[in-house]
Amino acid sequence: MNIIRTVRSVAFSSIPNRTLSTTRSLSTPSAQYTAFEVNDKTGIATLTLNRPPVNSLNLELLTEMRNCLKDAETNKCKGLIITSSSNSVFTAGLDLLEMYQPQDERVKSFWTALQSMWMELYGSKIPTAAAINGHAPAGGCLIATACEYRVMLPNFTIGLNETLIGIVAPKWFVSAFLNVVPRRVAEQAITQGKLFTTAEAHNVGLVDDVVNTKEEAIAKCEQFIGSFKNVNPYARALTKQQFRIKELQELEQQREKDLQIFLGLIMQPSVQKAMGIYLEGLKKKSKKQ
Ligand SMILES: CCCCC/C=C\C/C=C\CCC/C=C/C(=O)SCCNC(=O)CCNC(=O)[C@H](O)C(C)(C)COP(=O)(O)OP(=O)(O)OC[C@H]1O[C@@H](n2cnc3c(N)ncnc32)[C@H](O)[C@@H]1OP(=O)(O)O
Repeated sequence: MNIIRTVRSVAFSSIPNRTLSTTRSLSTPSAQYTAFEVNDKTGIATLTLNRPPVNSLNLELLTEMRNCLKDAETNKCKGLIITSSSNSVFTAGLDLLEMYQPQDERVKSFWTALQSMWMELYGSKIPTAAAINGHAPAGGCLIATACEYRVMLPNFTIGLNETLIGIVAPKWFVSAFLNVVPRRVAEQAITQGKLFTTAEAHNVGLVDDVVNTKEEAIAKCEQFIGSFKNVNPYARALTKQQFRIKELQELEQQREKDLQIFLGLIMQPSVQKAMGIYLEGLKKKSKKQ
C-alpha cells in the first residue's frame, strides 16, 4: 500500500499523545490552531480543531482548515475525520469578534476564507466524517453538515441558531442542513434558532449515531470511511459530486454577491447592536462560571 505522509500538524499539550504508533504528525510553524495527522495503516486523516477556549472560527483557523482539507485530498487519504481537542466544544461557530465592529479588509478575507473552506469540505472527493465531541452551534453545525457522516457525544447541542443572535443563516448553510433533515423540521428549527440536544439531533437525523466517548466516535467515523473500501474512489467521488454540485456551483458563481450580502447584513447598526448584546451575555455567563 502506498503509505500516506503526514502533511501538517502542530504539537499541543491539550491533546493526549496518541498510543497509535502508526499515526504520524509533523510540526509545521504555520499551523497554529489545528493538528493534522494521517494514520499510516488506514490512510485516514484526522483534523483536530484546537483554538481554545471554544474553537471559534476566525480567519486563521478557517485558512488552516482549508489547507488541511486540500492536503488530505492531494495526498489521496482514504478519508477525513474532523474533531476537537476540547472536551466540551466541537466549535462555537464563527468567531463573533470577526464580525463585531470589524475591520473592512479583514472581515472580507474572513468571509472569503469561510466560503473557501466550506466548498473544499462540502465538495471533498474523499469520505468525510465529523466526530462531534462537544457543542456545535451555527458554524459548528455547518462544518458537521458538510461532512457525509456525523457521530455525536451525549448532552451537547447542535443547530443553526443564527436568528437568536439577530443574524441570518445564509442559503448555503441552510441547503447543507436540508441534506440531512426533513424540510419542515429544518424550516421550523432554523427560523426558531433551535439548538438540538444530542438526543433530539439523533431523532431528527441531524446526527447519524450517538456514542459515549471521543474514542468511540473516532472509531465510528473510521468504520464509516472503511465502508467504502470496496468502492472505486473515482466512481464514489463523481457520484458524491452529483449530489453536491448544485450548491457548490451556486456559491462559486455568487461568491462576490454572497460576500456583499454578508457585509451589508452584518454592518447594519441593528445587527451590530444585537451582536454586541449577545457577546456581552456570553462574557457575563463565562465570568459567572
Ligand atoms: C436576506 C438574505 C440574507 C442572507 C444571509 C447572508 C449573510 C448573513 C450574515 C451573517 C451570517 C453569519 C453566520 C454566523 C454563523 C455563526 O457561527 S455565529 C456564532 C454562533 N455561535 C454561538 O452562538 C455560540 C456561542 N457560544 C456559546 O454558546 C458557548 O460559548 C458554548 C459554545 C456553548 C461553550 O460554552 P462554554 O464552554 O461555557 O464557554 P463560554 O460560553 O464560557 O465561552 C468562553 C469564551 O469564549 C467566548 N465565545 C464563545 N463563543 C464565541 C464565538 N462564537 N465567538 C467569539 N467568542 C466566543 C465567550 O465570550 C467567552 O469569552 P471570555 O472568556 O468571556 O472572554
